[in-house]
Amino acid sequence: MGSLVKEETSPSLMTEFLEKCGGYAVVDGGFATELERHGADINDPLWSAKCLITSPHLVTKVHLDYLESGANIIITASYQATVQGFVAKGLSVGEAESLLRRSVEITCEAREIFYNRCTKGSWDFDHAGKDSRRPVLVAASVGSYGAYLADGSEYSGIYEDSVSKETLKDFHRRRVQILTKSGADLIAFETIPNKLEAEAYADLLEEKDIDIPAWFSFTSKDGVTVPHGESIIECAKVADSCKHVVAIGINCTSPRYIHDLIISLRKVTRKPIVIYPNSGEVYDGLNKKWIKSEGETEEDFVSYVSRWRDEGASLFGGCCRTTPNTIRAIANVLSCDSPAPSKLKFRQ
Ligand SMILES: C[S+](C)CC[C@H](N)C(=O)O
Ligand SMILES: N[C@@H](CCS)C(=O)O
Ligand SMILES: [Zn+2]
Repeated sequence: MGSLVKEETSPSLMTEFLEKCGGYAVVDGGFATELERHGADINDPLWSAKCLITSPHLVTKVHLDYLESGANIIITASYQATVQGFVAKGLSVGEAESLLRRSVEITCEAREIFYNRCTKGSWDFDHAGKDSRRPVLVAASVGSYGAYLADGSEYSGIYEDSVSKETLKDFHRRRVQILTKSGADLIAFETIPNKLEAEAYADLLEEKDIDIPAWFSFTSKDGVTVPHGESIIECAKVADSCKHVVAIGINCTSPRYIHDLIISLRKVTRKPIVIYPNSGEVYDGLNKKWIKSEGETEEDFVSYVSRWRDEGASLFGGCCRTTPNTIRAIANVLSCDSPAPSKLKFRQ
């Protein structure tokens, strides 16, 4: 373990949560693509956030489907929900801010519905009480500035060359302030394609009116760097140095790169590692379509999970084009094959 690895003084929200879950946790799967599979038209600059306006019932349904499949962490539909994006659609700033809050409320409501379904009439629940319920966290999604650009820029990160860190902080600040006070358990900064945006998020998390744990999850197209070109190691160091960051990981990346990325992350952090790859297909950002590649099948994807766990990851789910079936299969792998506590790779 390198000298950059810091000792944490107290257990974080995530290490405590992982302990409650038995050492690992299941994250949900692709959200936008699941809305699409159920018939939503998300060919829109707001992408999945469009459904917060047009079909909130479908947002609830997808959350419930992932909970029924075994998810311990459900991620809100706010990936591409920004004040700027909603205002561009003709909404007022107040309406835009309400929709951001609503994205979290819907997710918390889904958790309550799920708990009520599980416990209704259950003798066990009456005797064991709330502690016997499956632990579930609500993570408020924040997509990158590239997501707002709505052209697949989160897979290039190239805008780093034309925007400053201060511009990125100004862009994200209001949304993060709102999500901080929304009732979410943490923020999931997702699909981060460059180091500058990670630095902007880390700075925001130090601001006095932003007080919430977060995970930073990067994307990669080669298993070594983020799309803009910085090494995953450099990016992970930014996340590791931020005391509010409770997990570091990789999402919306082909499963074939995950092994090498976990090895790199483990060189610079002992924080929990979160892994939620996509199906291995490639996104055409101009036409908003997924192109079939020689990607992994769902079965191959799931067969990697216990190896990734042995390499040091502890939270597993799926990103774009994965489904509740993927998540059910991951939950099954982990429940059949749980690690001895001594093998847990994160600092308690
Ligand atoms: C993670 S990508 C598939 C999200 C969608 C993209 N920002 C777009 O609007 O096309
Ligand atoms: N949480 C988002 C990530 C997109 S890359 C989703 O699943 O739609
Ligand atoms: Zn994705």
